[in-house]
Amino acid sequence: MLLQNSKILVIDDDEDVLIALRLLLKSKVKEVVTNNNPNNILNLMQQHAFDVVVLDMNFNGLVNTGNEGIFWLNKIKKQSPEVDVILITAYGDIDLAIRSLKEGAADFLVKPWQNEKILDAIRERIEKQKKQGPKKLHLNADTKIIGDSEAMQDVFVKLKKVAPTDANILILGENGTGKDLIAKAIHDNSLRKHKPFVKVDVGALTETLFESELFGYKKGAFTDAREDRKGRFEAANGGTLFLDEIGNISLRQQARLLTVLQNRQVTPLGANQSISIDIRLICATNVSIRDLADEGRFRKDLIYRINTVDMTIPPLRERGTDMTILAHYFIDFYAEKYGKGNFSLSASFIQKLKKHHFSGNVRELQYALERAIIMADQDLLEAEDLTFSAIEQPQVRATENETNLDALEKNTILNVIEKNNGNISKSAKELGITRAALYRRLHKYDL
Ligand SMILES: Nc1ncnc2c1ncn2[C@@H]1O[C@H](COP(=O)(O)OP(=O)(O)OP(=O)(O)O)[C@@H](O)[C@H]1O
Repeated sequence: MLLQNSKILVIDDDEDVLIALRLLLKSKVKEVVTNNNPNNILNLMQQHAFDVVVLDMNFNGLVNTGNEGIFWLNKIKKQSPEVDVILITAYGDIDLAIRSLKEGAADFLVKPWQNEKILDAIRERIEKQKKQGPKKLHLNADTKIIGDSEAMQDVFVKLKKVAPTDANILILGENGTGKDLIAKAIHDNSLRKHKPFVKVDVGALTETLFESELFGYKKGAFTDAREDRKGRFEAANGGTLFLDEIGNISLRQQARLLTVLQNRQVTPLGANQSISIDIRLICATNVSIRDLADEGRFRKDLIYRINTVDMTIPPLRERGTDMTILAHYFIDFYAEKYGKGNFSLSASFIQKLKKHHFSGNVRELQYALERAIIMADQDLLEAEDLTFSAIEQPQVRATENETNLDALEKNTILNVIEKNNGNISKSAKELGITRAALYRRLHKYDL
């Protein structure tokens, strides 16, 4: 990242300092926000995804020990460890400087500063961040897997360990948690990375398609077989075969798969010779390992074969601040894709994001933000810009305090909003109520 693409927050209780720094930085960086109250830091950080915070050490002139600066420094680093904090103080004190650096400050400047010095300090941090890359797993190729949470860091550690081995991997996790991304990342970081990565959604294949798709066929093997066709096992030879939705295949399909995996050979339909195959197998499913262990549903011997190592991808709700980081990532991504400017998030927008259940996990978040960017008329995203797809919502049943009529109304509203791509005005019109009445109902039903 370059200085002109960076976002900077300046916090100082001296309005003159804020004005001076705003004037200095305005033309040099992408966004500069100034504020005189440190209590606003954490909220502002959630709204803007700053790269650097320039923070005063002493507020209100009450205590000059620098403790307050260090207190806020710790809060910032706890919420967003990747953000660099540059501390400034009017009371140059080498002990304090050393202490703040030990506590995680990136740099330390003494007031009155020279403009060039503060610019150099910020530039240096931005360049360092660029070298370290964005907040994502550092992997080969262009796989971007965002995740700072402990739960995702555990996934990344495991991924780096297993990727270079040839072990068969079973990836578990709810819909939309990123299983596909992880499978691709394992391949991209394996010794097979220059060979094919072939994905098959086996859960969607009928009994007849299952065999022809996976094992291939010879011309004339069945009525529609007008020419020879390679199966996906053969196409993945030397590389990785990724079987998605493995938990949904029938017992018969499981038996066929097991034979191939045991013999490491496939016989295309209509062929009389088998072909040796050398693949690394990755499977994924949203069925829990407990349900998979039910022998009426899934063969134990097949589980053992596909599951040398299993990895569970946590749902979004267990990833703490990852949600905000992902939100900023998707907002920047779609703003660029749709040629829009920079967006900031209002407190109500963030609150609505945080309150939502996200049963569709990262995919649901991604689609909701893409919709918000497409529909937004202004740079500040407000709660009403955020609408959730009815597809991801569990069908609403009347709760204890709710009548069936309430549940019916709630479902109707969700369906109409979805149909109108989140457009509140159109939805209100279709429902035959005013915009304000629709907002009242959205609020009432916590939508
Ligand atoms: N950590 C992440 N960082 C960035 N993007 C992500 C992350 N996790 C998921 N995504 C994005 O969310 C979407 C859904 O991810 P993906 O298809 O990998 O999920 P999945 O678990 O395989 O879903 P399903 O269970 O429906 O097959 C994709 O567009 C993916 O790029």
